[in-house]
Amino acid sequence: MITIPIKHPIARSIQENSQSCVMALGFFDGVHLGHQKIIRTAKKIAKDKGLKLAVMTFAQHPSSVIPKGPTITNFITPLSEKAEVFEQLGVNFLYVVDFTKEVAKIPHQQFVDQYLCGLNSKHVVAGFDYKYGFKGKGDMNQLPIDSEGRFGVTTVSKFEKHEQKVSSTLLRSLISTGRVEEIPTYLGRSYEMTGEVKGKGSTCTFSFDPTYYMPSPGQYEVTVNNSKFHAKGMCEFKSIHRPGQLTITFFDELLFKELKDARLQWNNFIADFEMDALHAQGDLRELEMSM
Ligand SMILES: Cc1cc2nc3c(=O)[nH]c(=O)nc-3n(C[C@H](O)[C@H](O)[C@H](O)COP(=O)(O)O)c2cc1C
Ligand SMILES: Nc1ncnc2c1ncn2[C@@H]1O[C@H](COP(=O)(O)OP(=O)(O)OP(=O)(O)O)[C@@H](O)[C@H]1O
Repeated sequence: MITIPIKHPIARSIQENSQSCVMALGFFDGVHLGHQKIIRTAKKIAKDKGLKLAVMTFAQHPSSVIPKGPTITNFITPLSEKAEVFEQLGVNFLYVVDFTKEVAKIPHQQFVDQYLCGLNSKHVVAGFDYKYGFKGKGDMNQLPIDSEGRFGVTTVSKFEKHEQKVSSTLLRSLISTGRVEEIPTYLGRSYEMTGEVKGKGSTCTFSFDPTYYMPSPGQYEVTVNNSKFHAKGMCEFKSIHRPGQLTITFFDELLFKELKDARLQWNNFIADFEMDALHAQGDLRELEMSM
């Protein structure tokens, strides 16, 4: 897979070197089962038409530029992680647009002309709720109009589990409330972070990209593995913590000193000592009040 960063205004050289493709559109944080439906749909169309498969995403979440709702600055899959999953799904080109205030102001027709037709899109695939262009005025009803017959459009219907849309928002709410054991139902895999393990014996430090989306404070059962290693342990995540660092206590003594390209898998939430402590204080205070 080739990753092509794009800054607005899009360089003519990037447009001239682009290959005919099927383009899948979205931010794709997590590349969850709903996202995978988009990319698999686009991949099948690319195969049928003998075209390359491309994904267009953004370097920053649109919410960090568009002043509405919560600002998302931490991710289930930071860009490098997202790119790995795209590669596994058979994506040939990954366009990463720097989502600035200027990009947010691009009118929907201009976005189609410069970023879709400009990058040789012969077919565009997005989900039922995809929005594009200034004020999100472009949607999947507008896209065929804006295409002016220059590319085909496929709108993917909503992918649901337990009667709700599988979404990055849903995944964030599960992670932030410690319900990590429910993640595989919607993500198709456990919530994982890539990083490096250092230490000897049973207690080690796991260092990782601090932009990963963190779970609620508490004690978790985790698994750490890489191509040659696999071990289970406990990890206590505290609300006051050093960004990008966790302490893991493995169930067995380990002989290695350092493990690169390690993957930390969040398996189960065990206990929330901070909240338990809070509850305990609360119970104590109630007891004192009642005396
Ligand atoms: C080039 C471009 C410009 C955009 N500009 C805006 C915008 O000005 N306001 C907006 O709400 N969404 C805009 N969007 C759509 C956002 O990417 C996002 O889909 C939208 O904010 C809805 O977010 P949601 O998926 O959380 O509903 C733009 C998208 C693109 C590709
Ligand atoms: N459950 C789903 N079913 C079908 N399409 C989806 C689903 N979730 C996202 N998509 C599509 O995938 C692409 C990526 O969308 P986006 O990155 O906004 O995902 P999201 O899960 O909706 O994120 P968020 O919850 O943060 O809004 C878009 O084309 C969107 O329409």
